[in-house]
Amino acid sequence: MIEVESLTKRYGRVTAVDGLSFQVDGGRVTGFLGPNGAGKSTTMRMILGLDHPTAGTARIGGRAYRELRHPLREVGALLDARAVHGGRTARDHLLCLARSNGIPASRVGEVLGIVGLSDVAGRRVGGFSLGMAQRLGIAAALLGDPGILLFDEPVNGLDPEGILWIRTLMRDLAAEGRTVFVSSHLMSEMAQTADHLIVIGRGRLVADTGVDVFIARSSRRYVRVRAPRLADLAALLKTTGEVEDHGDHLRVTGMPAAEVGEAAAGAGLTLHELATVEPTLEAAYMELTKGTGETREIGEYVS
Ligand SMILES: Nc1ncnc2c1ncn2[C@@H]1O[C@H](COP(=O)(O)OP(=O)(O)OP(=O)(O)O)[C@@H](O)[C@H]1O
Repeated sequence: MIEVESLTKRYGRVTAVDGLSFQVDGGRVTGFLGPNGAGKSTTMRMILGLDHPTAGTARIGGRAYRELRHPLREVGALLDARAVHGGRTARDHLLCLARSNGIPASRVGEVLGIVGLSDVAGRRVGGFSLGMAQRLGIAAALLGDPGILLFDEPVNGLDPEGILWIRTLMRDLAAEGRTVFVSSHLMSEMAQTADHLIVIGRGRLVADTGVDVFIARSSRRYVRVRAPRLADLAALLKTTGEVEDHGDHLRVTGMPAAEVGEAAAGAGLTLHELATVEPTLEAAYMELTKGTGETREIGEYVS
C-alpha cells in the first residue's frame, strides 16, 4: 500500500504538488492521471525518496522509502527508461543492480524472460530501441519481486504490441495482489488498464474514484440548448430535468431533446440550438482537469 498525506513540493515559486493526499491499495491497477505538468512525476519521485517533500509525507507499506531495509525487494519503479548506462549489456545492468541489492543472480535470467529480452541480454543497452529500454526498465523494477510497483508513463513511445504487453503485465501483477500505480496523461489508456483512478491537476487532487464509476458518470448524455431567453428556459426546464447553466448554453439531463423542444415551444420560447451530446471519456477528463495543466483542450462528440 502507498499512502500520501498532505504532500507538497515547491520549486522556487512553482508549486508542483500541492497538499496531495491519497492511498493506493494492492490487488488492483491504480491509474495516476493528469495533464502534462500536473505533478505526477514529482509525486512519484517523492514516494521513491528521490525528491524531498516541502511538506507532508509519502509512505510505502507504512514506512518512508529511506526506512526500507531492502528497497528493491519492496518497491520497483520505472521512471525514465533512458536513464541507464548505455555501454553495459542488459544482463550486466541487471546483475549490477541485483548484486548491490542482495538479490540472487539467478533472478536476472528470470526477469529477462518475463520481459522478453532473453535473446538480446548480451547486447549493449545504448543500441536499444525505446520499447526495449522500457522492457529493461520493467525488468529492473521486477528484479526484487516487490509487492509495490510504480510506472511513470510506461506506454510512452511504444508500438501497439508493446502497449498491449504492458497493459497485460500490469493487470497480471495486480491480480497477484501487488500494488500497481501507473501514471499517464491519457484517459483512454487508463480506461483500458486501471481499476481505480487518482486524477490530479496543478498538483491537487481532482478525483479519486473507480474507473467504472468515472465512466458511468462521464458518459451520461445530456441535451445542449441555446436560447435568447436562457434564464426563462432554465427556470422552465428545472421543473422536469436537471439543468446546468454554462453561460451561453444550458446542459440538461433527465429529459430527451424532443421533450426540451416541446416544453420550450409550449412556453413560447425560441431555441437557437438543441442537440444531444454524448461526452467521450476523454472529453470528461478534459472537462475535469481543464485549466489545471499546461495544456487545455476540450472535445465533444455531438450526435
Ligand atoms: N526540478 C524541477 N525544477 C523546477 N520545476 C520543476 C522541477 N520538476 C518539475 N518541475 C515543475 O513542476 C511541475 C510538475 O511537473 P511534473 O513533471 O511532476 O508533472 P507531470 O504531471 O509528471 O507532467 P509530465 O507528464 O509532463 O512529466 C511542472 O510545472 C514542472 O515544470
